[in-house]
Amino acid sequence: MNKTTPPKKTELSNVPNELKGANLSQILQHSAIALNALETGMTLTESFVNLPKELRSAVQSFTFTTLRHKARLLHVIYEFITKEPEIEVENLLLVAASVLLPDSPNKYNSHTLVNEAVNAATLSTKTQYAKGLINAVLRRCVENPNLFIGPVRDDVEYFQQWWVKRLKKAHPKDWLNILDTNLHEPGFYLRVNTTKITRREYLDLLENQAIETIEIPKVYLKLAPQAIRLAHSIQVQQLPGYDQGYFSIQDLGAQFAAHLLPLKKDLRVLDACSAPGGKTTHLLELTQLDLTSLELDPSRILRVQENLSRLDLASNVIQGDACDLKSWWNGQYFDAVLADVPCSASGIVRRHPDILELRRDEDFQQLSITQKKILGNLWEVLKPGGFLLYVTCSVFPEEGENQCQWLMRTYSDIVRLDCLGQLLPNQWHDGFFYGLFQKK
Ligand SMILES: C[S@@+](CC[C@H](N)C(=O)[O-])C[C@H]1O[C@@H](n2cnc3c(N)ncnc32)[C@H](O)[C@@H]1O
Repeated sequence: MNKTTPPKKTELSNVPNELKGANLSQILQHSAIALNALETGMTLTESFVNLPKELRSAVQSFTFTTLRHKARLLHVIYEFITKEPEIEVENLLLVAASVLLPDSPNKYNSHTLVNEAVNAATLSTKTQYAKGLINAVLRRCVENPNLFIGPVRDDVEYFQQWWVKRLKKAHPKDWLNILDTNLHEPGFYLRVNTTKITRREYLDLLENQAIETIEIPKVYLKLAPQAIRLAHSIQVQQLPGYDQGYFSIQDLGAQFAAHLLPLKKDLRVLDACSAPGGKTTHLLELTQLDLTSLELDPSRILRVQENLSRLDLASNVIQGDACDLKSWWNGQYFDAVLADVPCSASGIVRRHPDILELRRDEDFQQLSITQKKILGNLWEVLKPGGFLLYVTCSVFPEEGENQCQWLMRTYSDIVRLDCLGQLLPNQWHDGFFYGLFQKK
């Protein structure tokens, strides 16, 4: 460390403004605590709610980076550990080591990092005893930067084995690409609300504020003509027209949905699994509809209502269970149904990197049963001639193609139409499945 640098002060050049003042040991400690909480089934989002506001974005950045690169980080730290430590110590080591990744967004001087990680260890009785280990392992990590670089193939044994096994089985050619894609931050996309402003006008607003965008390939823009990709993530309130409802945040692949369902003005449409309302609001931005937005989880219904209200759109939002028609259906048929069913979310792992920690291999059986129940029920509420779009953000055929084939086997009044099918996550969009059907 430079002699003029005061001891124990973090280097904050790459840290958001609101963080200046928060010290690295606190960030490391809270990040490790959030990772520990995953063991109890608590999501990162739930953990962040309890954090002091000034720590939130840093802890998010540290935990997301750590989980995206967890296999590599485990690989590195276990080069220097002979006996597996307690989970609290392992997590503190992982978040601290994540700073040493070549493309970590969190840049700190390595001397400061080691000191502050040791300080973080002293803040809890669960890690205090391992100060020496943390110091020694991180020093070895600093001395061996090459360990942080290498193909994802080298880390395969450090990923969750159920995940690797499933990916290999489902995508024998692409499974390594999927692992690799999930190491990177996803694209940051806006969807322009064209009831208020054109895409061109919104691009001009961004340009006036020197907010950089990335050109989207034509092939994708055709499928999602309201999409804009920003070069860097930014807080939504800092973008022009958030409160006026000029845009929503939505992945490029999710923006395909509303364009795939053939719709006309005033049709009676059901969005069967609607929260937080990304696709409900997109449908309404494109066509004036008599839309019902169904959602099982009462706490998530509020999100749908907030989004509708910010974007100046209207839908009949109801709480109910798509598995149980009696709980909400009044017997009136729908011209079109969007079934964006609950799934493993295996196509959006890089966007929510805690998914792999929380998901269990055993969950797939129950998800598959629920998806079939929802699909079967939704087929019942569709008018003859009506369309059903089946959507998941999964990369597994059990949740996509196999469910479509089950639907085809189960009903005779059904035609399968051309649709996108399985989309694997890539540098442009997350992983989705799209299947389209018409009732004879
Ligand atoms: C993949 S998300 C939907 C995302 C939404 N379509 C969007 O674009 O913003 C699935 C949603 O389905 C809801 N859900 C799960 N089971 C359901 C059920 N049986 N009936 C209705 N909604 C359900 C979940 O609470 C969750 O909000």
